[in-house]
Amino acid sequence: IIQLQHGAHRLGRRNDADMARWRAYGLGQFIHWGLYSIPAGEWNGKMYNGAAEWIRTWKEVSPQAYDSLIYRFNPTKFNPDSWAAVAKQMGVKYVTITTKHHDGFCLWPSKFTDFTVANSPYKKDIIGPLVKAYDKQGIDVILYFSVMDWHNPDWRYDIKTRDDSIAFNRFKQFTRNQLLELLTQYPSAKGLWFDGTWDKSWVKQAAFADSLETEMRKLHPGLIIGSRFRADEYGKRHFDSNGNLMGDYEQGWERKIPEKITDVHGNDWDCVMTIPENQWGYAKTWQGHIKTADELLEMLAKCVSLDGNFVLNFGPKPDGTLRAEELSLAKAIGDWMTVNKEAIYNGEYAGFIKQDWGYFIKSTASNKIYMLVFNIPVSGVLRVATPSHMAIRKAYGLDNAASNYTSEEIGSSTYFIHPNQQITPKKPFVIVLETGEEAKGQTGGYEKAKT
Ligand SMILES: C[C@@H]1N[C@@H](C(=O)NCc2ccccc2)[C@H](O)[C@@H]1O
Repeated sequence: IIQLQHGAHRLGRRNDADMARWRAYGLGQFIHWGLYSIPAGEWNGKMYNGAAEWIRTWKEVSPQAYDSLIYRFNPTKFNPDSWAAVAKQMGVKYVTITTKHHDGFCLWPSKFTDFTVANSPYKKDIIGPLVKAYDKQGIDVILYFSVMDWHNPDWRYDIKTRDDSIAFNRFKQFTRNQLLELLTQYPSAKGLWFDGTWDKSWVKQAAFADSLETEMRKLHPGLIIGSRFRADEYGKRHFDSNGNLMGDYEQGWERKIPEKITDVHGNDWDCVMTIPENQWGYAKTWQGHIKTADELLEMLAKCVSLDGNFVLNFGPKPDGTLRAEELSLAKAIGDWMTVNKEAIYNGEYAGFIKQDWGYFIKSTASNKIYMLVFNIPVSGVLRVATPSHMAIRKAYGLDNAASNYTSEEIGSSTYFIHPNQQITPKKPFVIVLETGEEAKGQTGGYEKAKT
C-alpha cells in the first residue's frame, strides 16, 4: 500500500441515495453543441477527417479564424423543450450537456471570460433553458466541462518554466471560478462530467484538483463526479497508485464497452458512445459505419447487464435543430424502451452465466430477472444456467404479444426456455423470469461426474 494524500478517498461504490439514483438510470443522452457545430468538420471547402469538435486543432484552421465563429453563433431554431421531448420519448433518464468544450466557448454567460454566448449574436444563456426543459421532463442533468481550454491564453499542455507556472496558476483559479459559477447558477445539476484532463499540466495538479473536488462536493452535497477529473500525486489517473478508483464512477469507457463483469472491478461506470465511429459535435457528413438502432439497443443491454449506464451522443446542428438520423434513432430506441424499459431502469448485473442469445439483467426494483434476446439459437430454445439453488418458476414475454414460454429443467441449475410458438422476431425482445429458491433437498437427481 502506498501512502497517498490525493488518491481515492473512498473504497468501493458510493452507497447514498444520490448515487443509487444515478446507478438506476440505465440510459442517458450526451449533447455536444458549440462553435464547432458551425464548420461541422468542413473548412474552406475541405473535409477534416478527425472529430468535428477538434477542427480548431487542424493545421488548415487558424485559431483566430476559429474563435471568430462566436460572431456566427445564432441558433435561431433552438428550442430546448423540443430536445427534452425527444429525450423523453427515447426513454433517457439523464442528459450530459457540454457547458464548455476544449475550444473554451461557454454555452452559459460566464463572468470569467468574454468567450461566451453572451457575446454572440444569440446573446442568451443556453444552459439555463436546457436544464429547465430537461428538469421539466423529469430528466436529470449532468454538466460536461472540459478543463483543457484552447482559447484561454493561460492554458498550458505542460509546465516547464516559471512563466508557465504563473500562467497556469491563473488558469487554475479561472477553472475553479467557472466550476463554482456553474454549480451556483445551475444547482439542480446532479453531477459534472469532466474531460480534457489528460495533459501533464493538469496531471501535476493533484493537490489543487483534490481540494477543488472536495470544495465542489461541499458546495453541492451529493454531487456526482467521475474518475476522469483528477490524478493522484504520482500522476495516476482514474485508478490511483493503489489501484483504487478515484471519483464516484469509472469514466474510461469512451466509445468502448467492457466485455465481462471482471472488467468493471465492482465499480459504477458509464459508457459514452457516438453514432458514427468518432463524431461528437455535428459533422456535415458522417463517414464510415453508422450504428443502427438494434446495434445501439444491444450496447445498451450489454452496459446495463454489466452494471453500467449507456449514454448516447447527439450533435445538434448550428441552427439548434437535431439531424434526421439522430431523430429516427431516438424514435426507434424510444419505441423499444416503451415496451421494455422495466428491463433497463434499475438494472444491474444478474450473476448468471452469459449465454449466446443475449444478456441477463436483474432488477433492483422487482428482483425479476430479464433475458434480453438478440440472437435466436438454431435450436429455437434459450439456455439458462441459474446461480446454484435458484429455480425458475415462470417465464413470460414483455412484448405486446405477451408471448409465453415454458421452462424445462435439463440439469442442475440449468434450464431450457421454450417459446410456446415459433418466435420470428424482427426486434430484440425481453423474457421475464420469476425465480425462487429450489425446495430444500429437491435436487433433480443430477449427480456431478467423478473425474
Ligand atoms: C467525450 C469526448 N471526449 C473528447 C475527446 O476527444 N476524447 C478522446 C481523446 C483524448 C485525447 C486525444 C484525442 C481524443 C471528445 O471531443 C468528446 O468530448
